[in-house]
Amino acid sequence: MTQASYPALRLRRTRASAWSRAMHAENRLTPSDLIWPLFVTEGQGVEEPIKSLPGVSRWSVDLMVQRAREAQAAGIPCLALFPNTQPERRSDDGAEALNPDNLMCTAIRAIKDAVPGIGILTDVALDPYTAHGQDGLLDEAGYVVNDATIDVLIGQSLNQAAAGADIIAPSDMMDGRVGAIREALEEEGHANVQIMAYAAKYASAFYGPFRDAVGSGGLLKGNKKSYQMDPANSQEALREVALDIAEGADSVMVKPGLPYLDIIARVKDRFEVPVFAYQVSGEYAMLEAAAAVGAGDRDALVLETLLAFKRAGCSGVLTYHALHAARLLGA
Ligand SMILES: NCC(=O)CCC(=O)O
Ligand SMILES: [Mg+2]
Repeated sequence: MTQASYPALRLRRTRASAWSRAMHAENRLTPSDLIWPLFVTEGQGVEEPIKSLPGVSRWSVDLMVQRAREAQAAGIPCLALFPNTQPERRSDDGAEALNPDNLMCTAIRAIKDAVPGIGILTDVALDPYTAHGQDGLLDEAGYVVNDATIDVLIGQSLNQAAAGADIIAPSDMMDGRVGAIREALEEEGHANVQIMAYAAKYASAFYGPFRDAVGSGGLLKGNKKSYQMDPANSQEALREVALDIAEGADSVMVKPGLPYLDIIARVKDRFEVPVFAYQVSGEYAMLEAAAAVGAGDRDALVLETLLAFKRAGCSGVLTYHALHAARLLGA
């Protein structure tokens, strides 16, 4: 097909009015694209602001239920929960992850009870529960051991599913954990519990505020490069995604978000599965810092970055801006 050329073809023609721009928009962001990560803490009526994440707080379970109601009213389909486990409940083996009355399970039950129509995604990894802040069990040399960690992750997943989790989201990056968790969920009667695999999770410098939020930042020695991916790699991300799909993941995640849009686009191009992005804490903090010094309009920055994920091929985005963005979109 030969294209007309200027002046018959003027691409500015369809951009000339708001109605026409709306009609020609190729991608759209809606509240149903947003998953809201929330941090749960112990106590009653407790709100703890997180310094490195301005505008984000940890909430006790009773207040978390109110957040769930607000999310539902704004059209957000799903919450992602993370616990701030008290230091005295942390241990080298992360056993608190298996406690049916831990903070996560208590929050899941309370939200499911009060707001049954909202989805709950739960993080599976041991870093919020270990005394050393790593995502798995360590050997004497301090290496995160793969297979023994998976045994604990299976228990953690079943614990969360029994409490009412709808989507199990393993973020640990152990090899083979998706298949092992899927098999255990089937055996224990949780056939409809989904798995969203953190399939391509990079060893990123953008996770700092999250570690403050779950209380593992000060504990973590070293780094997570022996299990999370090298930011230099993209071919390897496709292999990670292929494996997680083969093992039974219902959807896959790329994390962080904005610096890895190329990975999202490649994954979506290659595989016929829903792809989600995690716009992580450091990205949130970066946007807030820019807005705070007047380097950009906050609302516009938020909506533009979230729309970029849709353009790259995402079904949805985990973002700390979820409630704000959903309200902007609904307004
Ligand atoms: N497993 C969840 C995360 O590591 C979140 C990271 C972030 O928001 O920085
Ligand atoms: Mg993997």
